[in-house]
Amino acid sequence: QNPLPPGPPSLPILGHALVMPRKDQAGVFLDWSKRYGDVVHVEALGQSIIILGSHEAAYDLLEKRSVIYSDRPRFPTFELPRTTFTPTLHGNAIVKLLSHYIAYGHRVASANDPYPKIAERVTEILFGAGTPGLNSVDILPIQVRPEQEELQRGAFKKVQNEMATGTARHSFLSKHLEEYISSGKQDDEHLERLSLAAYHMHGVGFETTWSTVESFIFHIMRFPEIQKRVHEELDRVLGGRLPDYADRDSLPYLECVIQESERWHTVVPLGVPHRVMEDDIYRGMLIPKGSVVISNIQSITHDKRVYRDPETFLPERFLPKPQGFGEPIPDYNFGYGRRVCPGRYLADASIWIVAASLLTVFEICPKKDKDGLEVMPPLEYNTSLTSHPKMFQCQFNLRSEKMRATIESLA
Ligand code: HEM
Repeated sequence: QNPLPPGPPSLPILGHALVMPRKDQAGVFLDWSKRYGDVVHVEALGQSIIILGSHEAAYDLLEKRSVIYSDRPRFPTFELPRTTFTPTLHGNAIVKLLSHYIAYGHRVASANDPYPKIAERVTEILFGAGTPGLNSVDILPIQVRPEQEELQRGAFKKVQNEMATGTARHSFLSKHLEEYISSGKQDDEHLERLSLAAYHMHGVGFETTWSTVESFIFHIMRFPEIQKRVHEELDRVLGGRLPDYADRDSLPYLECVIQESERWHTVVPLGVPHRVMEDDIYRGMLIPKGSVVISNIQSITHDKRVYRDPETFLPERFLPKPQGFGEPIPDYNFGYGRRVCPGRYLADASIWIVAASLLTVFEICPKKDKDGLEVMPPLEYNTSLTSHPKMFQCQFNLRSEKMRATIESLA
């Protein structure tokens, strides 16, 4: 007799090779969470999948029980390294690294530069298939590795060659390669991990950060009153100069707008799946060993019990009471527990400086048609593992002649 309790509410296999919805997984999962509860069990080709639809459930399992919830399913599309990442991406080191092209020390020189194209290709491979562990490439073992390896090795070799000729810029990879060379060790596995780490830093960091910036532009353009308030704050605090990281604490409203943009439309709507390493019991339900565990971050950031009127873009929700509502900053955008995003400080710093600089210099408006009327693009996104606005047009208007001079002085 099995002493274990039954699992969470189970959805039937839908008579399709893959039970997972192919489109708008986050939306469908949110609907399941509303109907069946915030812990739902699905099976796809014999694989147990647990979908967590609330911060409470995600925190209880992925954070508090992270000892057994920190494994990953195997993602042929997306082998994630960890070892060499975390130390470099903390605190002030990030601000120093930001002035370089971070993974490989490469600066884009012209529109013909091959590196942005490589980054795009990496992004397509890593993100195009959908959420790792839930997409057809990962469930059915189709090989995509050779192409990935070619991109990874090419960029790695380039930095090795630059180091040999003394032309390498300071970067994540050059720093770690220098350490490796001076250690005098011969360790091919270490080199392989390093090469993979730089490749993912480039691919993962580029796509997530850029999607967040794109969404910020897309969102701020829709709310001219909010943009005006940010402009007022920037002008009052900076007095017409460009922002610096030291200004961050003095710009609380801008901070709220950036956080609200990230909450309103989450860039990694379903996080990255975890895998539970032992049978576990939660609220009297069995979570079977080996289950893939998904946190539905988009649903967590739209939880009515935490965020009033979650569909409304309301930056002041994060301001302390009584000016605002004291609602929590959506840190869960970066995941949970031991697998939390190691690039979060880097991403946060990069997004802040881009948003602050753009709004100091520009007013961002929808593009005008031939009659001079603004055409607001529809609120539509392309979503796979990451989510970003569908291609849209907008206009960056310089806010003053002084800003023109400031920008020209930087060129
Ligand atoms: C706004 C930008 C970003 C967002 C929203 C984001 C979000 C996430 C999320 C949700 C996870 C999964 C966490 C979990 O499993 O619970 C993750 C993992 C990861 N992220 Fe990020 N990320 C961002 C930027 C970056 C950057 C800039 C880098 C690297 C430079 C990076 C590198 C990674 C890596 C390597 C992992 C896997 C960690 C592991 O498996 O242990 N991310 N990220």
